[in-house]
Amino acid sequence: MKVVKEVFVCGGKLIKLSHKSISTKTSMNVNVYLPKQYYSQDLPRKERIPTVVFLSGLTCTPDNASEKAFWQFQADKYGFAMVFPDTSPRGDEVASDPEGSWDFGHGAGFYVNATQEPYAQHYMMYDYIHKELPQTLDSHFNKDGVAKLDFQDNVAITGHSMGGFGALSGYLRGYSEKRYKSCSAFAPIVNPSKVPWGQKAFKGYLGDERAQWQAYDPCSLIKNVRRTGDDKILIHIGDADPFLEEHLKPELLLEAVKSTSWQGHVQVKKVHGFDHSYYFISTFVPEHAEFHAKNLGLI
Ligand SMILES: CCCC(=O)Oc1ccc([N+](=O)[O-])cc1
Repeated sequence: MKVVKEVFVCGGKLIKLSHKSISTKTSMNVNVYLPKQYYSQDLPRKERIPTVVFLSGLTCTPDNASEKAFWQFQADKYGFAMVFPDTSPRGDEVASDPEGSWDFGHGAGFYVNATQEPYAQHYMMYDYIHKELPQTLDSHFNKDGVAKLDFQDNVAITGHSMGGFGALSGYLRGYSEKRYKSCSAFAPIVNPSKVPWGQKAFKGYLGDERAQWQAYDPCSLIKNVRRTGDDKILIHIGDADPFLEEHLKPELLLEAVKSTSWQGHVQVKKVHGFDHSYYFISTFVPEHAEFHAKNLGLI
C-alpha cells in the first residue's frame, strides 16, 4: 500500500492510499479517515478503533464521499475510522460499457464478482470489498504488533444508491458469519433484479441466469437470512429523488420482509423534499453515525 496524500480534516487525518489488488488485478485507490482518537495518547492499548465502510454510488471515486458526506465530524464524535473504497476497477486494460454509458463499467462495478467476459477479468468487486481490502488495510495500518484499528471484526457497512445496494448485499451475504455488526443505506437500489440499472449490471456482470442474480439481490437474500439479536437495518430515501420510482423502489424491500424475521426491523425513512445528492446524504449522516456507533459498542 502506498500513501498518496495525507489531509488534515476535523480532528484527524484523511489518508489517500493506492495499492495493487489481487482480486481486480489493477491498482485501486481507497481513502481512510483516522479519527482524532487514533492520534490520542489516551486510547486504551487493548481497544481497537472500529471502522465504518461507505460504498459510493455510480460514477464516484473515494473522493466524493470523503469531501461531501461530512462523515469525519461523526467519526471524531464517536471514535470510529471510515473507509471509502472505489466503485470499480479502472484503467485502459479494464473493459467498460461498450456504449460509454455511466451506469456500467468504470465507476459502476456494482460490488459483485463478475462471471462474464470480458468483465470477469477485473470486476471482482465483492471479493475486493469484503475480503481483500479489509485484510490489506489491516496489514498496512496494524504493523509492528500494534493493532489500533479494527478492519475485520468490529465493522459497520453503509452506502449510497449502487453502494447502498452493495452494503445491503454484503451485510446479508455475510450475516451468518457476522461479517458486519451494522448496516444502513442512503437511497439504495434494493431489488436490482427488478429495476433497469440493476438488470443491466447483473446481465453484463453475471449473465442471463437469474439464479446468479438472486445470490446478490437484497430482496431475495433477506428472505433466507434469519435475523438474530437486536439487529435492524436503517434506510433513508428522499421523496424528491429522481431515481425513486424507476430504480430504487424501497417498497419492494418492505414487501420482501413481510412474514420474515426482519419484518418491523427494516426501517425505511422517506424524507420530504430530499433528492439523490450529497446534500441528502450529508443531512442524514449524523443519524446513521449514531446508529452504527451503538451497534459497534461505542455508545
Ligand atoms: C439508482 C441510482 C444509482 C446510482 O448509484 O446513482 C447515482 C447517481 C449519482 C450519484 N452522484 O452524483 O454521486 C451517485 C449515484
